[in-house]
Amino acid sequence: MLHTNLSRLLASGGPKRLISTVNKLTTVEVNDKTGIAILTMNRPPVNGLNLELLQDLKSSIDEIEGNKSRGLILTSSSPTIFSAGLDILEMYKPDMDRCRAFWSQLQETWLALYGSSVPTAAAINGHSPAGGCLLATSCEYRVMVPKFTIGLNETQLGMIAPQWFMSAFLSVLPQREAERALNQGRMFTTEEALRVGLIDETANSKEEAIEKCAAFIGTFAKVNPLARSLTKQQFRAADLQQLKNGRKEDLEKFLFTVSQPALQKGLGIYLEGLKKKVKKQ
Ligand SMILES: CCCCC/C=C\C/C=C\CC/C=C/CC(=O)SCCNC(=O)CCNC(=O)[C@H](O)C(C)(C)COP(=O)(O)OP(=O)(O)OC[C@H]1O[C@@H](n2cnc3c(N)ncnc32)[C@H](O)[C@@H]1OP(=O)(O)O
Repeated sequence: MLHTNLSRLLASGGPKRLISTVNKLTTVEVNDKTGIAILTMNRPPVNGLNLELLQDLKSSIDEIEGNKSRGLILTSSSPTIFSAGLDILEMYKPDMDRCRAFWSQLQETWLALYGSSVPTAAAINGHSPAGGCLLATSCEYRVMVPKFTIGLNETQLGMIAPQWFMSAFLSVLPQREAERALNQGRMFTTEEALRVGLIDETANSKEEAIEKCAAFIGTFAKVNPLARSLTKQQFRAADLQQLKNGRKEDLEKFLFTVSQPALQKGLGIYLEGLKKKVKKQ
């Protein structure tokens, strides 16, 4: 049971080597024995995906691709939030040049994660709405800790998830389930997500989630790495190509959407609601 041993070693806190200290908002730790890299998002308070976090994620993914890691586990340093999705402040009253760079970087980072040649898994140790769910569904396996929520809630914000958000969601859920959830902007509890297949397993802690992700990655230990990665890429090629072909158009649609006064009004109200919630507690 090679993969069980791998996951035990990783979870035991065994020999770990911090190989990246360059990025401010992400860290990469590669376990020397297992060769599995843990990529941690660290942008308090909620890992809102702003331009800089997206840049750091992309550079960490590149680093993991380049250092011949056996797999990538994506997780968060927050005890309650995996990622709150896109940083709404990047879209609310935006500077249009920065907004352009932000969306282009989101596209770039998604292409790198969804198209990654190494096995990928998400240890979802907190809430994971919208862009957070996009990251999780772009991985090949998901393990989630109880009492959190995950889903694509864009319609609740008066927004439309782009086609490639849907592609990642559809790589996990059947069309009927995915369509209903997106139309509703539904957030699933951990238990509901397991029931519909949005996540693969639950775990009682972040450590256990990482252990289960490592066990998943360990299932490839005896599979030819090139055959595995080319097979994965064939499955994902059409989704990746669709965005690559339509990147410019997708960017223009996004910029048009965020410049609509009705959308700006809605985002303002949504942000206000988030802040009021803080004051009530
Ligand atoms: C056919 C044509 C098709 C065209 C398509 C083309 C383009 C499409 C256009 C647009 C697509 C846009 C896609 C968007 C995807 C997204 O990801 S949008 C973001 C969605 N995220 C959310 O809705 C999450 C909101 N947050 C929460 O629900 C909660 O914060 C939480 C994550 C559950 C955590 O709760 P908790 O109680 O722990 O924390 P607080 O709520 O107190 O938050 C702390 C602090 O953080 C701020 N904050 C939270 N989330 C965000 C965020 N996403 N962005 C920015 N800021 C956020 C919150 O306001 C608090 O701030 P403070 O009061 O200043 O401390």
